[in-house]
Amino acid sequence: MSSSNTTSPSEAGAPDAGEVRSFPAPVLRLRDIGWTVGGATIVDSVSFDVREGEFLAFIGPNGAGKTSLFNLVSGLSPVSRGTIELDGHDVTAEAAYVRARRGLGRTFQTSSLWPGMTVAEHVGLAAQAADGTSYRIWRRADAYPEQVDRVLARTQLAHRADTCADALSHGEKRKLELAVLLVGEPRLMLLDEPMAGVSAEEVPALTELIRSLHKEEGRTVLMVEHHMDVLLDLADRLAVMHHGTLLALDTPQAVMADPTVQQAYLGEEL
Ligand SMILES: Nc1ncnc2c1ncn2[C@@H]1O[C@H](COP(=O)(O)OP(=O)(O)OP(=O)(O)O)[C@@H](O)[C@H]1O
Repeated sequence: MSSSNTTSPSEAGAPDAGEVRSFPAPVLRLRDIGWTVGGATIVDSVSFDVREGEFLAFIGPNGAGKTSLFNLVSGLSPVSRGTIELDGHDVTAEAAYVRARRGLGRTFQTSSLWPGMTVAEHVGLAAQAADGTSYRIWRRADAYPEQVDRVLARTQLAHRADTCADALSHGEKRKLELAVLLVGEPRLMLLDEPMAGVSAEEVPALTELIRSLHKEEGRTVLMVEHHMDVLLDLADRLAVMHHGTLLALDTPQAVMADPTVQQAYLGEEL
């Protein structure tokens, strides 16, 4: 990933006074992003940069526009205005699959698994799709055993390789969605509520997996999540969405102390 450009310290964060630091170019840059559908503005004038290796978490009340923003960034919905850059390339008009080839991967809030397909078959199919040979009918989805083994070991699902998705626990289903995502080796991962539906006992293991994908493998992560304890544990910065706008974007501690943010939740526990 290119890191030849630099972002000024005042833009990028809060280094100590007088400290000379260079920052990598933003992996992702949003400028004045908006999405209007059926006359309703769902996402309104959102701008921010994400640096390589950063973990940026999104919170906000239901319907605030978090998933819609992820749809715009990943290319599932076209923006109504504004620009999106990935690694310095303007991808605003690019389709989702082109952004995926540039290293952007995402998971969805609701399960995207096939109930009757095994864990290994899911990953094999993802490997086939990532290989770009899915149109070759002689190249079978079980033709990627090493890739499947590697990804299943990485997501602690090797012992469930032959289990159908509908027999998995919620936590295992979320891990399988991450496994499918990891086949494409995304450098920028958009995770939409990866803890949704997961039992309290399974949250710590899933949290550790996401932490290692970020910390050990250096992937940049954007994550929507309602589990505040998980976010405070993982996030470098916290973004608050409210009525489609970016209400706050700062360190988790600063955001939690922000009276405007407190008011937006109107007494809801953050
Ligand atoms: N395709 C669409 N057409 C019209 N309205 C939409 C569409 N997609 C989303 N919306 C509306 O946009 C608003 C924001 O939805 P979105 O799913 O982005 O919110 P969210 O912050 O992710 O909420 P949650 O935390 O509940 O998942 C909601 O009022 C939703 O009904």
